[in-house]
Amino acid sequence: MTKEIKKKQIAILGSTGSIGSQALQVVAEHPDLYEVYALTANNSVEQLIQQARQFMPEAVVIANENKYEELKQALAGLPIKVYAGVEALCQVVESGPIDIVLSAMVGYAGLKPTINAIKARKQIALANKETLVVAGELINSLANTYKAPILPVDSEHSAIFQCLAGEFDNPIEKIILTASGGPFRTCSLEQLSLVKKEQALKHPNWEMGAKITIDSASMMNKGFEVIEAKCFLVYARTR
Ligand SMILES: NC(=O)C1=CN([C@@H]2O[C@H](COP(=O)(O)OP(=O)(O)OC[C@H]3O[C@@H](n4cnc5c(N)ncnc54)[C@H](OP(=O)(O)O)[C@@H]3O)[C@@H](O)[C@H]2O)C=CC1
Ligand SMILES: CC(=O)[C@@H](O)[C@H](O)COP(=O)(O)O
Repeated sequence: MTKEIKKKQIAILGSTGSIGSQALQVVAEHPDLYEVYALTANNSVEQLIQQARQFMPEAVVIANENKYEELKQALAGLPIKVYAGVEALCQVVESGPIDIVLSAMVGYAGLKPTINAIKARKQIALANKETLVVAGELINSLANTYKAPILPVDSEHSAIFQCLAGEFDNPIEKIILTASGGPFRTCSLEQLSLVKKEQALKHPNWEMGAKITIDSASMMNKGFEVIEAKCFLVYARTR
């Protein structure tokens, strides 16, 4: 007799971005494990429409209210609820059936919906590192209060967490975060003073959104990641 596994209902904040669209590829490859409950974007309405038609979520949210009519009309006749605006985006994560919220918006805008998802006791897959950079202590405290598990998505932190699984009684001597160095790793100070945005947007290894790519070129990303790693470790220790 085969036992049926309940599919995880997933909400993807920032589904039109680099992380969001890769997550949808994973869902497409594992339709037996995951179902898309909600998708959100800021401006990329055409991509959101295409994603909604493919994955048939319960709800879609476009943060830019000027794009609402276009989204609504394109999805008319489909059993998909259509919302617009920042408030709707923050509220959709609270919906009862959602199991996992993938926080993959870029920047500070990701903080509020992530907090709402924690308070709604959802499992959080956290890509939006800015959430921990600006409010790490608050997030850790809320995650403990509401017993919402947080899983790192950022590659280095995810790798560290996987290494630490089952090893939390072992004292950690040190954690080394590797850095690619970005496209300017071998540049002299003089060369650095002449670099252009287009060069900064060409990461040597990864295809990522524009902000993290620029942050990587300036090494700012690694600074964020050190803060992120500290927050995740404090969080892990208190659980
Ligand atoms: N890309 C990667 O490989 C990695 C990314 N991260 C982190 O994950 C997060 C996402 O990165 P990435 O996928 O590269 O970013 P992208 O720029 O590719 O995607 C950002 C997503 O967020 C949406 N968005 C942007 N601003 C807003 C807003 N104000 N309100 C609502 N939605 C918004 C965008 O919508 P729209 O398309 O409409 O603009 C898009 O769906 C970042 O915090 C980044 O640091 C961490 C590790 C690796
Ligand atoms: C893919 C990922 O997780 C990024 O955070 C990446 O690691 C950026 O790396 P660098 O900042 O070292 O270029």
